[in-house]
Amino acid sequence: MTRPDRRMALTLFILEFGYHTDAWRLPGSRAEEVGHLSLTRDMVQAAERAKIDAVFFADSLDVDSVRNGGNRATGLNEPVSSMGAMIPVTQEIGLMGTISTTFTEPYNVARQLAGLDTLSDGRIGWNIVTSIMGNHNFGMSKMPSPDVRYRRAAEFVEVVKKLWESWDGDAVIADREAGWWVDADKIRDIDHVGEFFNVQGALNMASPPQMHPALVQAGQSETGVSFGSSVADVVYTAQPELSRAIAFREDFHRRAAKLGRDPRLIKILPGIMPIIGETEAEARDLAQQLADLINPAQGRWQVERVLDVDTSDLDLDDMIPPERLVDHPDRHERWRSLHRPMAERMTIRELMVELSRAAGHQWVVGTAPQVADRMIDWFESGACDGFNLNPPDVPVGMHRMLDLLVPELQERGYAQHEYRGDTLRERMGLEVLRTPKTTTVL
Ligand SMILES: Cc1cc2nc3c(=O)[nH]c(=O)nc-3n(C[C@H](O)[C@H](O)[C@H](O)COP(=O)(O)O)c2cc1C
Repeated sequence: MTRPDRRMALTLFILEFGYHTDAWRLPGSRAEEVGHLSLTRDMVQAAERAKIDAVFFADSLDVDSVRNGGNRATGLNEPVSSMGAMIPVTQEIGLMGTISTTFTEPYNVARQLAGLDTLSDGRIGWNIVTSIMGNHNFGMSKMPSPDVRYRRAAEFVEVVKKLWESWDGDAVIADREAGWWVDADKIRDIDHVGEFFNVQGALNMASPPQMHPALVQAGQSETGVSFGSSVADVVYTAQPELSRAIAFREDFHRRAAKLGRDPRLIKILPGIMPIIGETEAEARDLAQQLADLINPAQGRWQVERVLDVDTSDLDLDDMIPPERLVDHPDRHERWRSLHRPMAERMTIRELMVELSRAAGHQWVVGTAPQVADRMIDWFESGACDGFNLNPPDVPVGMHRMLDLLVPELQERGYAQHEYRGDTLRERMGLEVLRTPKTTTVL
């Protein structure tokens, strides 16, 4: 068998409830521990044993899901504290966390990420989001428009990068004899004056080990992808179909190349939720078992929320009348390209199961070799550089992914057996901004 000449980048989405809606209702779930060290640590350590490149902590800044009828909360793994807690209990795995540019200030964020990157010896990534909700928790009567949010995000990242660069790499001299710990000539103010931020700088911390912690982004709209292609080292994306995933990656590469960036150093990682069984029949049974756990009120709520329609007068086996699926300029790209087309061919009950499985991401039911075949097909077709692995349920579904699927990919030469390199950027094959301490072969 010929070995592939490049390997997949793999990250694990830390979804402690499980990705499948209501998977937490399984008798063996660890729903009581969500957000607690015991569970987060077990998940991240399991990912490190499987040599996953990084774990990913998402975030939201509101409790709207619960307030509007959802049966559980989101945002229970606050990313900065979660990454911090994982540093001493892991050695090599990357730690990626979400921070919103809409509700924070660049000076604070530059410090938090520089601190984490320093404490972890260069293992940190930042998922840059502009948030779609949360305004009422930050003194704003409504959310800024997507255009304003992304303009602020672009300037935000520019300021943060300047702050990370405001200390030269050799500014700390610790010269005991002369009595200087730091060489002040190697620290510069940034004097940033812009549309959203005025920041004098410099940062009050040394430049982080990676200089820039890895930058992650998941915009799907024209504005979002345009921003992402200018900054992202790692790109998350919801791609349920192969041809669209190929087109997305080609378009992203074209945009990045136009900006003078090397697309080979950018990792585009669509999400995938594999429901894995020892046999195909067992996998199908597990998928059905998870579908049966969906709380019908919650499932309907999810359909109504994602599609933004009222279905209260409809039976679960009805289709949503097309005239209710009205497009308007505030619709998200995903609504237009993924969710509405789904609603045009599925009943409410089928939509409930579909959205519980993946909310726009790819899902696959099968044995580990079957799931690996699908992933390799996508990878070899140019649809992606790897995947963000969504565990259907925790802990069993997650362990099947890490302990059955990942070894299958390793055996076929598509997943790494060992970490190589000193920082997340080196280990993952991203742009390296400082001279590496050791040579990395990826
Ligand atoms: C895998 C993945 C993870 C995401 N994580 C977050 C998150 O943690 N917090 C958040 O506010 N948005 C998150 N998003 C949403 C994106 O940042 C983005 O807003 C969304 O894809 C819509 O694109 P747009 O902003 O260009 O309209 C995520 C998206 C994807 C695909």
